[in-house]
Amino acid sequence: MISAVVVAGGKGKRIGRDISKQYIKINEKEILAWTLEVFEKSSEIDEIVLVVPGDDIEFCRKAIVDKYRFAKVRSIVAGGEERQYSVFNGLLSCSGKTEIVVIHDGVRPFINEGLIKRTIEESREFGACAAAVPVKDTIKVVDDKKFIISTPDRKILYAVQTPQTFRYDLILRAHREAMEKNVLSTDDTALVENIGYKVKLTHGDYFNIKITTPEDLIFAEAILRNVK
Ligand SMILES: Nc1ccn([C@@H]2O[C@H](COP(=O)(O)OP(=O)(O)OP(=O)(O)O)[C@@H](O)[C@H]2O)c(=O)n1
Ligand SMILES: C[C@](O)(CO)[C@H](O)COP(=O)(O)O
Repeated sequence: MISAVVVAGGKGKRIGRDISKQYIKINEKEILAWTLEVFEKSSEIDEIVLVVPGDDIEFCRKAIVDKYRFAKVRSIVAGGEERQYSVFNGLLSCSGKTEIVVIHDGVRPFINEGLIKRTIEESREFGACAAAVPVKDTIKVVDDKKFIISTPDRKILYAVQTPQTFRYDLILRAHREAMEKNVLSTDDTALVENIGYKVKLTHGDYFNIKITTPEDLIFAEAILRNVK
């Protein structure tokens, strides 16, 4: 069985709006609803575990899950203070039959079914797989006063995205070990790396942006106009 854990338990501070960014509408549909729609339609996905802020559970049930008839959403659970804790809560709520879990940010609405499928196929082979794109800019490593320390070769640099897809037992172990050692990361592949396991990257999509800061809303509208 393949479960999707869609995390939307954040507050969206960097976007500076008075509502959490996952509920901002683009073309009259909430960002979170755009995201869930792709998982609902994907033939690969058997169930969706939706993680939202604890106070929003009833709102999300009515205004998102029931409204758009997302039948695959099996549970809506409360997130934690940090993304990592939200993912962990989602993992604990997956079906007892889950073999593969696809973890995705609720605020990456331009995911597509092909990308979900590709990460699943590679996770079956390698245990852990994440979508990623080659970085387009030259990246600098700097000190705390912003003087450059080094310029890594761009050829070996990738920007990681979600979906990040794992064998269920592996990602659960990685999260449990992180908890035991007080390790905190914004990224699930980092937790798997920390237990000494190799993660495969598969080609992501430059359109698969994470809505993070105000200008991303302008990009999102442009993507919807031109791609969706
Ligand atoms: N405690 C948290 C923090 C984040 N997320 C989710 O993780 C994804 C990526 O996180 P990010 O873009 O950082 O979202 P926020 O934490 O909401 O944003 P900010 O850091 O600007 O407050 C989002 O879908 C967000 O809702 C979550 O489920 N639980
Ligand atoms: C998981 C992630 O989306 C990969 O790009 C990212 O690490 C989330 O991080 P953020 O710090 O919460 O933006």
